[in-house]
Amino acid sequence: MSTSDNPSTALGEPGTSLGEPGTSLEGRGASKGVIRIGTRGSLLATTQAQGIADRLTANGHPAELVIISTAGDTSTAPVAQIGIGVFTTAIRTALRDGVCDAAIHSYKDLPTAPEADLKMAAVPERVDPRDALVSRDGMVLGELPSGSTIGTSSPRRAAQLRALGLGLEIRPLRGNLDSRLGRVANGELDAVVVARAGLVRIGRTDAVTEALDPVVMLPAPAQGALAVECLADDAELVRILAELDDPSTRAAVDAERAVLAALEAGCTAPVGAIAEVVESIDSGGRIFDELSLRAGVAAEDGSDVIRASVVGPVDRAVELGERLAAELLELGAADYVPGH
Ligand SMILES: NCc1[nH]cc(CCC(=O)O)c1CC(=O)O
Repeated sequence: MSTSDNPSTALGEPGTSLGEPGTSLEGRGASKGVIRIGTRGSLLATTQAQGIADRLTANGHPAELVIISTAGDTSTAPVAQIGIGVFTTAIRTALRDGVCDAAIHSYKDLPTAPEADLKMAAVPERVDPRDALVSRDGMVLGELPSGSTIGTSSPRRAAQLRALGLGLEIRPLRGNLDSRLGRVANGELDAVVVARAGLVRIGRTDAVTEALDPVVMLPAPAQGALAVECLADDAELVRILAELDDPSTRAAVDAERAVLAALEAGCTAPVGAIAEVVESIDSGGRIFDELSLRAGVAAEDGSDVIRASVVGPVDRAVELGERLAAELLELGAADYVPGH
């Protein structure tokens, strides 16, 4: 980042020292240089981060990417074994160490615990939150013969697939999106389930055999959404990044993650949730927005799925999520959430 390159002729003269109006934080682009955006280095991560950088640049705030390697990139162990924040902790550390100015995460990878020194400056409009089936012979889920192998290392996806009772064989699957698709293309697996949003972002929507309806497969809380963070005390950057915020997406994600937090479950728990802003109409014929939230918890062996839903005010997103989690717990959800 280049700092001010004002000629030094005025140095030492009264009233021209640093901190003079106009040389401080007025416009990071002008005074502090390019906004450095920390991101993982996968094709998916760099594509989505570049999209954010491009939008900031178009808004008059030049931005560039800084690639950060995370535990999830250096280890091939199942995510559930590496621990909490496998894809996000290293990026947050880079932010705190001043290696980057802002951080972009796939929102669903973020732990639910709040971080007081960090600000969720923007939640941009999200893409399709549904999971996608990618199958070898173009067969949709209901057509796959009993005994078909399906790759996923997500307990949430595995539990919901087992609950369908189709006799599908679940196989572990990790690695970047391309290598996951490759396992189907090379015949190793009959199908895989991945986030549709990831395929959309890397331009591989063509690979999707079926977008799984949430009635069949509840997506992970915050799936398909991005989290744009910076240091809470960087007021100027908070304001710049806020231009990218989509309030409807933020409300939906807040509600979904409130379910997860209230169940004291992490991103590897068999918990799904999806919220959307929907139009409603009151008795006087006035149209207004409401938040519709569905969530569920599945037994790992697929023997049971507990689901519930709620509709309420958009500005009560967290409360709605907490209420729905309480309902799920009343229905016995605690049995299926590890550590609960
Ligand atoms: N945990 C890995 C991860 N984090 C975000 C996405 C997909 C993109 C998104 O949901 O925003 C993926 C891959 C997947 O679930 O298939």
